[in-house]
Amino acid sequence: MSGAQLDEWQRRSFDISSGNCTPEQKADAYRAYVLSIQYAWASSQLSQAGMTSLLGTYSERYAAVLDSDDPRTGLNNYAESTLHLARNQKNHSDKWESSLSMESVLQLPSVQQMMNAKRAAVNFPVTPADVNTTVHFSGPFTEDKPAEVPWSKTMAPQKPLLNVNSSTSNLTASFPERPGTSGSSNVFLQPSVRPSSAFPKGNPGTEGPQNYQSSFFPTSNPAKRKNYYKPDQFDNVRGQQGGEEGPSPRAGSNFKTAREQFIVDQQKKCSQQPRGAQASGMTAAVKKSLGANRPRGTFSKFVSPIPRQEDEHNVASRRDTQEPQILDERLKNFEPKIIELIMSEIMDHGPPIGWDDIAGLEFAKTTIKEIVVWPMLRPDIFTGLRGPPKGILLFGPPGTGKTLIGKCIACQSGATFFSISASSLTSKWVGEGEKMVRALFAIAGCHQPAVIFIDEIDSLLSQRTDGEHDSSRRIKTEFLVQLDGAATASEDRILVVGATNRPQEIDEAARRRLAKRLYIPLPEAAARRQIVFNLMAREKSQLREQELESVVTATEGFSGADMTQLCREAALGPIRSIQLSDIATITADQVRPILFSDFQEALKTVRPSVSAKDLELYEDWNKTFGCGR
Ligand SMILES: Nc1ncnc2c1ncn2[C@@H]1O[C@H](COP(=O)(O)OP(=O)(O)OP(=O)(O)O)[C@@H](O)[C@H]1O
Ligand SMILES: [Mg+2]
Repeated sequence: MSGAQLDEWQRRSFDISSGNCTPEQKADAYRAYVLSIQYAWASSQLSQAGMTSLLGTYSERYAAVLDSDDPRTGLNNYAESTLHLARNQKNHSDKWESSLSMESVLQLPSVQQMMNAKRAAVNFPVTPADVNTTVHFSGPFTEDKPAEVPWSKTMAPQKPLLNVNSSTSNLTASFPERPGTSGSSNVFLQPSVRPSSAFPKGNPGTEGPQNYQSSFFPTSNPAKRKNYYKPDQFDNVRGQQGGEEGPSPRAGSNFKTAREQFIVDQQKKCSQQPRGAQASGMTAAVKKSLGANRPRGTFSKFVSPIPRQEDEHNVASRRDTQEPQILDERLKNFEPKIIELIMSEIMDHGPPIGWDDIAGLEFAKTTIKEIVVWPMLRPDIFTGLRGPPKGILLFGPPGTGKTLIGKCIACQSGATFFSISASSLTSKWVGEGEKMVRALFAIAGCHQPAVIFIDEIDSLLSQRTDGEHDSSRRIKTEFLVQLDGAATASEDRILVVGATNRPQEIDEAARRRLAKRLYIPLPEAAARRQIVFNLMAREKSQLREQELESVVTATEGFSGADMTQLCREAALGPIRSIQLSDIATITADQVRPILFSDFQEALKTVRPSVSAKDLELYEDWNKTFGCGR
């Protein structure tokens, strides 16, 4: 080898071994090696044996780079070549020729029939776009002046040259130029040639043949298409669109775009409505769709996806008239759907609960009876200063009976009871949450006396912070306004009862409005005894007085819910003592009663859920803000 060749060889070796070159560079280098080796052998610079050995080595390396599918080291030539094969695939179907030619189409009896009919017709005044479905061609249209291409040219029984357009995958039929015709006549031909029954009827006018042609060529140019619409068609539709120029369904065409269909539907709807409602008919339809099927395009009006206020009022008032059950004037501004939601989902219909079902909590029970039950019974006495507060807050550790008290009020007060969780008042729709709150108080006002029980009220009325979401702040504000009675009359008998186990999180403004704040503490010994006694009375049990006392002593610091859990656990004792083989056959009478030993076992697994530290927090808050003695 000459010095120059060696230099070159060295340079490439260095490049490849440097590890910096891309797979393409590597492949290039190896290919160059292979060529150099062949060249060197051909010019007798290399022996046959040397050439064979070198060629073997570098051909292998070259192939390795080409075929490796790791993008860092190879070119994945396998995939490339597969794709290449796929692109140039040839198979038997290549020999297949479509029988769908212009000749065969023209021979179709239905086409013949139509052509004869058209020939017979005189003065055929159909504009080009009006007849575009006779033989349905679709897809991009490449004809510049469709109306000017003579029928004889396009319909002439000549064999079209079919090209596959790679970008659109449409078949392009090119017709050879005929003497005396001008312009190119390339059309995109969709194979679905269908003799249409919707061939434009009647209207004798211009020479048939020329207009036949136009029926095959709907233009894709919207500016051109506009000119094809008859000016007097669909004037009313345009009128409804506020002068906006909309597309018109073409006469004789079965095909309608989605938008055209929408306009026609609207027309039908409006014609069914009384005249006055026509204007709102359109807006209501747009509103209902929330923009999903609004007219699109540069010139179409913007339609907000958020329902507009006046639209809602229109809909609401219209529905109000349709739905006779909403009779109260105060509810006329609310959407029936919201009213329905509050009426059906929020009104509570639970199992009956009496005051005796709530163990202990004597002070809270007496206070609630004073505030809720008596004023409901004797509204004439509880007036003026004796008037009941508008809000009560039941606070205390979890599982102490706050929700239970709410349910008891529902059953015992005789008032309409709305049990609502804060989450149902908060809505993902902007403005819906406030509306829900307003509607709730309005409906409660219509069903007086009413109690609105809001469990976990802290999530609704927690401290207002700078970082909080705007909508939750507005819901809170609306709630405070309603609670304050600013939006309700002073003689309204609506009581809001809130329950929370996180009283410290409640906003101070809300705290003031929930004037009666009642601490619902952990049950005392007597209350715990009563809970166990009440629950055991419903079961088969053998618990002596002394044993019951032991259970009560052992459950210091348990909440009512913990006590219930303990009893449930103990009640499983007799079942656990049954042999597994007997469980399928044993009768209910044969199950042994619940014993003290079951409680002892249960006490090993059931622990108090409220810590002493948490308890301190409640006690402190009660001392600061509570209304207990
Ligand atoms: N004083 C009680 N008398 C009888 N049962 C009670 C008492 N307190 C709690 N319970 C039992 O505990 C269960 C849970 O009580 P409840 O749901 O009222 O607790 P809560 O105070 O609302 O708790 P949270 O703050 O976690 O919501 C009740 O279904 C009831 O079985
Ligand atoms: Mg609760």
